[in-house]
Amino acid sequence: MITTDRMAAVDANAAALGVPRKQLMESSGNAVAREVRAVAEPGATVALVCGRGNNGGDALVAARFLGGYEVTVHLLGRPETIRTDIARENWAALGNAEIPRETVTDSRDFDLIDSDGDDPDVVVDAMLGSGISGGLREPERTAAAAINASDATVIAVDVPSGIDADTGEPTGDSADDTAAPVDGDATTDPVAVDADRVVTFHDEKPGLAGLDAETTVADIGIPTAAERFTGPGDLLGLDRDPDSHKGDNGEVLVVGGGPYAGAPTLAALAALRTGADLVRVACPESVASEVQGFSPNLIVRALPGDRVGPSRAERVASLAAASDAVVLGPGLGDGDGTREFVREFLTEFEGRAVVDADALRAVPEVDTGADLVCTPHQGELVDMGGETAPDPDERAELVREFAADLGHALLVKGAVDVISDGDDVRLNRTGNPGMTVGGTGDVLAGTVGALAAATDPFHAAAVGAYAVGRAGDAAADANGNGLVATDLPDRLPEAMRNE
Ligand SMILES: NC(=O)C1=CN([C@@H]2O[C@H](COP(=O)(O)OP(=O)(O)OC[C@H]3O[C@@H](n4cnc5c(N)ncnc54)[C@H](O)[C@@H]3O)[C@@H](O)[C@H]2O)[C@H](O)CC1
Ligand SMILES: [K+]
Repeated sequence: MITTDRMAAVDANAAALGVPRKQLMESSGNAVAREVRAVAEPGATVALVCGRGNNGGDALVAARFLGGYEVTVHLLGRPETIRTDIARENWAALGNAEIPRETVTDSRDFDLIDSDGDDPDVVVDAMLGSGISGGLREPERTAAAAINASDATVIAVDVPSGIDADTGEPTGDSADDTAAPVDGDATTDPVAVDADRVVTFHDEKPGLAGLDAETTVADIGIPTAAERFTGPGDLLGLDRDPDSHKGDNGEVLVVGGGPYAGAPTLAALAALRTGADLVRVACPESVASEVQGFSPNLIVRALPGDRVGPSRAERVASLAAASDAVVLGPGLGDGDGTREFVREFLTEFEGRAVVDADALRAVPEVDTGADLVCTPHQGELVDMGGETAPDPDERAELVREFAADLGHALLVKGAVDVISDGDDVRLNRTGNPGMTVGGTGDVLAGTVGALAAATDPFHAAAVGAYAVGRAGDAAADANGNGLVATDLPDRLPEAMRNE
């Protein structure tokens, strides 16, 4: 089962692996044509009703695979307004191949009936797929009414036009659709195409099972690696709302420092460069001015003493309550009561936190209502009670099982990072051996912290690993194995661009 957003991510990851969308469209169109062949003999009349996006493009390809059928392609709108290059190229190919095609610019001209006054045997609904927003507009609305009124067998491409593939519900809200029923009566205003069959791609969609239509899932050649490995597609959907205000895009609290001042600072700077609006650092007063001295962009909250001990749990809890995500551990050390502090804090905390470094060992020891991402390297994983293995697939399964046991997401760092929430697993291949230098883990924790303020912990961990590895690869291009952790934060914005 795959959601529309995840499908878009996987699609972009496939392109990055060298399988571009036009190639996928060719497979999609082929699969649609196979479905037509399954319901009608050669010689049958087939009307392909195409929108101007890639859903329409799939049917433009299908028309080429339907030699022996009486095919008519109806494009809803002017060819110049076809929205993607790949769909436009397939439209042009039909013209060159003299496959009958017509354009519908006025909904009143839309007609499925042939010159003998007959309905086609098959209608392919390729008006709108995963790119739909809101209820059907014209001319799609009139076309949907005509499709629903015809006697043809209706095959929907990907999802019936007008239906949300994630929910199975019509995309229009009932207010502007006057709650019209989805049926074959042309006199009612249609909210969606009423399909007999659906050919969807790559995997089941959550909203299709509840429809009264037979669904086929076509393998369109998206490699498993596009789902298994992080890629640029994982960066999609993180755009911020243009109307957002200060604080809407994440307030992060970094809790660390004591024996070290650099580690919490690196985490905090990385969180800012990942896009958090406000980053506070709660650290012992012994290092507070040093941390502040590194950057005026940081808000430093000094805690009495030179270590964060259990007596600070209450103060940190109140700072954490005002934050969207906490990064717990960088530079905290493992003595003088810090472990007790972590245990006390996590026992009460119910928000989101990234737990790193010395704070990790406490996680299996506490019963917490918090939603955590733990970021151990393999040694720390073993210290937490987890297991590792040389074979990446075996390691991935061990990480998944341990995440399920813990009830928290894990990001286990290595040459290939393994990320799991106990259910899904992702592997991350970005990064390089130059990143074994001290401090890169702090950068990762801060990055994941900022992302966890905006998206779910598993996704935050996967994107964080990908982006920091990419920033590290750019830093290695510039500095080779002489790269240092401070090279990374400023490279994060570029690393997070989805291209
Ligand atoms: N890996 C894959 O997922 C593949 C999917 N394919 C097919 O591509 C479509 C999605 O294509 P996309 O271009 O993103 O969107 P649509 O064709 O669904 O819509 C495009 C267009 O329609 C306009 N629009 C939006 N809402 C409405 C509305 N309510 N009424 C009228 N018009 C509307 C808007 O302008 C959009 O830009 C997917 O479903 C698959 O069929 C690939 O071919 C193969 C890989
Ligand atoms: K469709």
